[in-house]
Amino acid sequence: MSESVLKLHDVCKRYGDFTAVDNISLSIPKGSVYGFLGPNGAGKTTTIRMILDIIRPDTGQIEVLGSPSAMNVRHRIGYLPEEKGLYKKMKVWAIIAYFGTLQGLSRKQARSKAFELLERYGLSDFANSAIESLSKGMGQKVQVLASIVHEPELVILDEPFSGLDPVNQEVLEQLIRDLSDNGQTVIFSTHVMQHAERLCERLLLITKGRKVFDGTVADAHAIIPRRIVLETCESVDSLQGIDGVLSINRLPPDPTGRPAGSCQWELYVREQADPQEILQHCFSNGVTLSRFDFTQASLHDVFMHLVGTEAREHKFR
Ligand SMILES: Nc1ncnc2c1ncn2[C@@H]1O[C@H](COP(=O)(O)OP(=O)(O)OP(=O)(O)O)[C@@H](O)[C@H]1O
Repeated sequence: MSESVLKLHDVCKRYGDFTAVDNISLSIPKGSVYGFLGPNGAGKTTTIRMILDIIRPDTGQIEVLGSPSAMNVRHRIGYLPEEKGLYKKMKVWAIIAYFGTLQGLSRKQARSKAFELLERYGLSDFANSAIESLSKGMGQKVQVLASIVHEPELVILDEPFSGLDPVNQEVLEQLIRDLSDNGQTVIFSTHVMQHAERLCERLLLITKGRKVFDGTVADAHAIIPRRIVLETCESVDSLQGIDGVLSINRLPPDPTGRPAGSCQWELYVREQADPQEILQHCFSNGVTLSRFDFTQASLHDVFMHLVGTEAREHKFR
């Protein structure tokens, strides 16, 4: 079992009668890229603020880098808050360096690290520009750099992709990969499943303050039934008997280029089922196929499935 950089145990946060974070436990392995996912108001930012000891949980324990308070280990943590904004009059390089000195770097180290980061992430032409002359997205990139200038072991980025154009989203994805390659642990919150799907080893999915999933991306994909579409002129009755086949439905006719007499069928198979077994069964039983498509559920499908279930649970409680 790998070392854990962050542990939450039964953490709750209430505002009056409203429970913003409801009994969340999790453990984040060192060196991982970990995504906090959830719809608006799910409790992501509240959880992050409790991790950083900006606000206190009502109940439960949090351990960050072995300490009961992030304040004790703040020089080992980098944080990009949800509300972005930097001192407008300062120069780009100077603000990154300033954050570096706040985190314990010498002025010389901070300056050289600031220029190095600006160069690596495509901002060196703006090093001497004032923050107020930058676009919103560029300012955000600068703020990300300011949060990692001191090479923290744990980097926590709250909605780092919001407001960035696709090119800069890619730059930020690369930056997160670079941090991970360097052995740093990264936690980021997002609504955009694709970033999580591409970057994260593990995910936390919360909705209405409650954890509905915590595991690897592969575990997430395995949560919902897999869909197979096949096309054949033969009967598919024998497929009903295969272990793991949940349902078989005939798809409506589609007039484009289908061989005479053939039909398309949609199969849902159990989460862990191997589509190759269905294919093998067809070969062995003389079911000639003119199409066999297996689609892996996207993280978005999983998200909708889990959040939908959670919404129903809440409704019937
Ligand atoms: N200081 C506060 N007082 C009262 N309610 C609060 C406070 N802070 C947060 N909340 C509520 O707690 C819930 C969780 O908010 P939070 O900001 O953690 O969600 P989030 O998952 O980060 O959402 P988003 O993706 O929209 O930023 C929301 O319903 C929010 O209105």
